[in-house]
Amino acid sequence: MKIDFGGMFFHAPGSNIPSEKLMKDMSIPDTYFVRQYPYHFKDNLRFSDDDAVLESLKEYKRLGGGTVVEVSTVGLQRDVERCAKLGEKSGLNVIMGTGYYVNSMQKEQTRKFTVESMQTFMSDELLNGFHGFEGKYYPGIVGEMGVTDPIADWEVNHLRAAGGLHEVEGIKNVPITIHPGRAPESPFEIMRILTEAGARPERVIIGHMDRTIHKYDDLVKLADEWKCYIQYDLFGVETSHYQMANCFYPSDGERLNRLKHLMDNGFEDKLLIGHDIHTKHRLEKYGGHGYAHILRVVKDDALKTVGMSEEQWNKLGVINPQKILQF
Ligand SMILES: CCC(=O)NCCS(=O)(=O)O
Repeated sequence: MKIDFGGMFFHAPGSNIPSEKLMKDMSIPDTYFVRQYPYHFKDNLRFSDDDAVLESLKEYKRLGGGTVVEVSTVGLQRDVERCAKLGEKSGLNVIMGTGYYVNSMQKEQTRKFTVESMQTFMSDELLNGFHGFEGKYYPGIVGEMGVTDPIADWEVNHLRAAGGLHEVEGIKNVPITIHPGRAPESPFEIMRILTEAGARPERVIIGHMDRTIHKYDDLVKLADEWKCYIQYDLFGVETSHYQMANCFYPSDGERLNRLKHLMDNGFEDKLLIGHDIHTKHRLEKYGGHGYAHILRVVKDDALKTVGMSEEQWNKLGVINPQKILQF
């Protein structure tokens, strides 16, 4: 598999990525570098191989999967019709989101949107259907709302717009899912901004917890202080090196340890898990874990190694998603 060495996509703080010349000179297969530095290769970020996606979705369905939540928002080239077609072909429910991704991925025009205009855009899509698909396809979640560190002024505004949706008739309980900044303080800052704007904290999901809060006491503090959902959604990414910040990705085993710690502290009803599949290298065709990895591998470890009960596992995979996704 030859990878386009077309240069950096994301600014990767602190990654000591070898030079492209050095990579080309090495006889090491591309897959090694893609696994360690997935955001360094534009081809890996062109999530356009629908055959590979469909193959993976069908495997997820075969192993018992029922629903996929697809949270590409404005700034992430969301494609409503493509997702609808993949849902039809795979036999899976697909829930898509309305909202806005991180500041750095937005057009200059979008960065000029006001709180009011962004709230109107999202409430209009939720109540009337996706723009361009009115009456046909409707969002089932707000987000992922993208936030960076330090938080951009425009991101504060889009969070305020999202929080205000919980005061709009008909969507007062819509779930709001967050892509937080990578600092441990980010989820706490986001919850303050959202709730000050009217959000119901128990209807908020803090995603990507895998790479955000690593101290067990801080995990419990977030869950206890804010009663939000905590989501480990990077299962299957098993590299310690994390290209986007100076911290380690936890292994799947450590993700389970953190989930079990939160369960042992009384938060088993507020936990969610997933795969966040947004690069080619996460798909089986390209050597990745795919959409079925949690069902295929992680479930056994959760029950046999970490000691979750079947009831606790069922909450992670069925009950908790059902509760947060119904509104
Ligand atoms: C594009 C999807 C996304 O933002 N995923 C999160 C990646 S990371 O911030 O957890 O590295």
